[in-house]
Amino acid sequence: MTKNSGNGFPDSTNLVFIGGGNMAAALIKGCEKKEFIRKENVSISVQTEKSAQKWRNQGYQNVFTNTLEMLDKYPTAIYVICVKPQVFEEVVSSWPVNSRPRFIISVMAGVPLKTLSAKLPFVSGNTTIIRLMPNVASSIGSGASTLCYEKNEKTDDQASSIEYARKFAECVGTVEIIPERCFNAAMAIGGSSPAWTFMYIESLADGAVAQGLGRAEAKRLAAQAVFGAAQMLLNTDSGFDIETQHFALLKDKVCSPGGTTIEGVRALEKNGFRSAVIEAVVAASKKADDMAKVMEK
Ligand SMILES: NC(=O)C1=CN([C@@H]2O[C@H](COP(=O)(O)OP(=O)(O)OC[C@H]3O[C@@H](n4cnc5c(N)ncnc54)[C@H](OP(=O)(O)O)[C@@H]3O)[C@@H](O)[C@H]2O)C=CC1
Ligand SMILES: O=C(O)[C@@H]1CCC=N1
Repeated sequence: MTKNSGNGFPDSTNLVFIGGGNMAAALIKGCEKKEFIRKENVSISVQTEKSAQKWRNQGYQNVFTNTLEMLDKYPTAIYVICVKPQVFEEVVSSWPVNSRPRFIISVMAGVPLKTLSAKLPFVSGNTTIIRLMPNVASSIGSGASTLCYEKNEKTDDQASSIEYARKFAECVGTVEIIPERCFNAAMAIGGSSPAWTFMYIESLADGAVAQGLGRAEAKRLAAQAVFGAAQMLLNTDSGFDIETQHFALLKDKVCSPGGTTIEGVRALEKNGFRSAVIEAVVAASKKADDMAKVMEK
């Protein structure tokens, strides 16, 4: 049995993507770039012929606009659910009862493991279901993903499925394996926060543009400043240890006594900056909790 690129599964293992939008594209392209998977073992179902054609133009031949037809063809593949949560019910209705996927990865926000098991009664039981929350930066290999699963004593090879999913996620960035009870909070900072960070960077640029700096220079400077700050937190060359040290250590290095930055800190605090960010994280996490409740019905 030949095995490819250390993913622990035979070369011929088929990876079936239900939904072929942004997240599926990020995952497929990242995994292919790392030679974790090969084009010929990838199948994708989409809704529109336009999307199907887009995939075919990129050399993917196993592209379907009928999910049932695809799952019928690959009943024992690894399934990756990449549709919007609102479409999941529709997808379930086109899931053949004889499918026995090797395991299932779902990237849908707000759809808990117990809902996935309940809605897919014929595949659960001894099929491992994994939730993976990638983010938009996965498209350039800089994603921050979270993964959770439920221990299933009935499944002999669960460890190899989890290991596969971890390596799969690592093709597009980092991955944290966490308990599901923290998954929505992690989704807020891993999955959603890039949108807020783009808003923050845009606001930085706006502030400088308001004072006459050119838009292009302002955008580049703002993005690089945020990138550099994040690198300092993650790269030990900065002398900072993210495991043990407080972020304020670095913040304080920038704030000269009587200087400019501390005036900005004062303005941010006066306008509820930290509170606004904390509320955004809690709101996104709560929305996922609410979505989960609706899905249960
Ligand atoms: N966007 C993000 O940053 C993140 C998203 N997620 C999660 O990823 C999932 C997908 O999001 P994203 O990739 O952004 O969404 P997209 O809208 O980009 O992609 C959704 C895909 O689903 C396809 N689709 C719709 N209905 C069906 C159907 N009935 N059968 C098969 N395919 C169908 C669409 O087809 P067509 O192309 O033809 O319209 C499209 O390819 C969501 O559940 C979201 O919660 C997770 C983390 C981050
Ligand atoms: O907004 C959403 O629901 C998805 C999940 C995380 C990022 N985008």
